[in-house]
Amino acid sequence: MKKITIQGVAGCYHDAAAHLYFSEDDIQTIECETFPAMFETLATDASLLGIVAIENTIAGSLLQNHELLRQSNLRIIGELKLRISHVLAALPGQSIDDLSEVNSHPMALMQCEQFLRRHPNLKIVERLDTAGSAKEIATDNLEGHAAVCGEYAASLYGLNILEKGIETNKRNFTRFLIIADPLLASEIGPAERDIDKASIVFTLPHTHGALSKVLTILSFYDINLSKIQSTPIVGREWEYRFYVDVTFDSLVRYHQAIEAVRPLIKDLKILGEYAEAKITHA
Ligand SMILES: O=C(O)C(=O)C[C@]1(C(=O)O)C=C[C@@H](O)C=C1
Repeated sequence: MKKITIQGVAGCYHDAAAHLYFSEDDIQTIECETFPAMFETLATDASLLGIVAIENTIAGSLLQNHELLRQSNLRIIGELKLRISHVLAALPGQSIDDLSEVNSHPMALMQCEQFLRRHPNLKIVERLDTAGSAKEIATDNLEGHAAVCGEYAASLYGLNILEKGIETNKRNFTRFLIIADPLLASEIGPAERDIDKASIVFTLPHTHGALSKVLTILSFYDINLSKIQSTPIVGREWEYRFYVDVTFDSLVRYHQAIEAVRPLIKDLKILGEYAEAKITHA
């Protein structure tokens, strides 16, 4: 039985992602209230796996999770891309005109910004997760509240769906990373022949063209840059860390590229080498 830490309660998108990624396995989810709590839980037990949202196609990157991952000792062993479709759900018998407040995870609220702007009477109040908001409304019988959550969460907690597909754009996808302690990662992580993607993080000296030189070397080795995200380095104003995802056909060329850029970069950390998700789950 695999134990997977998730952020959120049953019916949240992390729960769905865990069951999809490990669809062939017998799994038990360990629910954590926040992302930092999830990383703390993972640090206490090396036999646990984790699944963590890293970016969304509407709301952008979860910057906090980039930093939590870098500061942890964990490795990425895989990824999952999931279509996210939100509903507005409330207690049975309530209509949209009865509502005064909407609750959800901040990322979910951001993904529904246009819908929420069309309903200015709804006070936006952030909660820990989407399904948790639905659960709270049901358990505490919160009239006047609606949750932004998945259709499954609404039915799980007995809420009525007032509107479906309220995300700003139908092309709403979240990418999740599957993370594990290094020892466990080496046991159950991808076989070398399946590795075609890596996530790395580094800093650069403040010199002319420093980033451009790194990118040129990656391109010379036929390494495709699939994502670049910078985050501020706390305490060193206007200096940044670069989180880079790369994809490649040859693991040997990737290793050569890493060795070639090493002298040009500082504080290099390889967050994980894994198989790119080839499909996006609906
Ligand atoms: O609240 C949830 O249901 C979550 O799983 C969190 C989360 C996120 O962290 O981005 C997961 C996927 C969606 O992008 C919306 C919310």
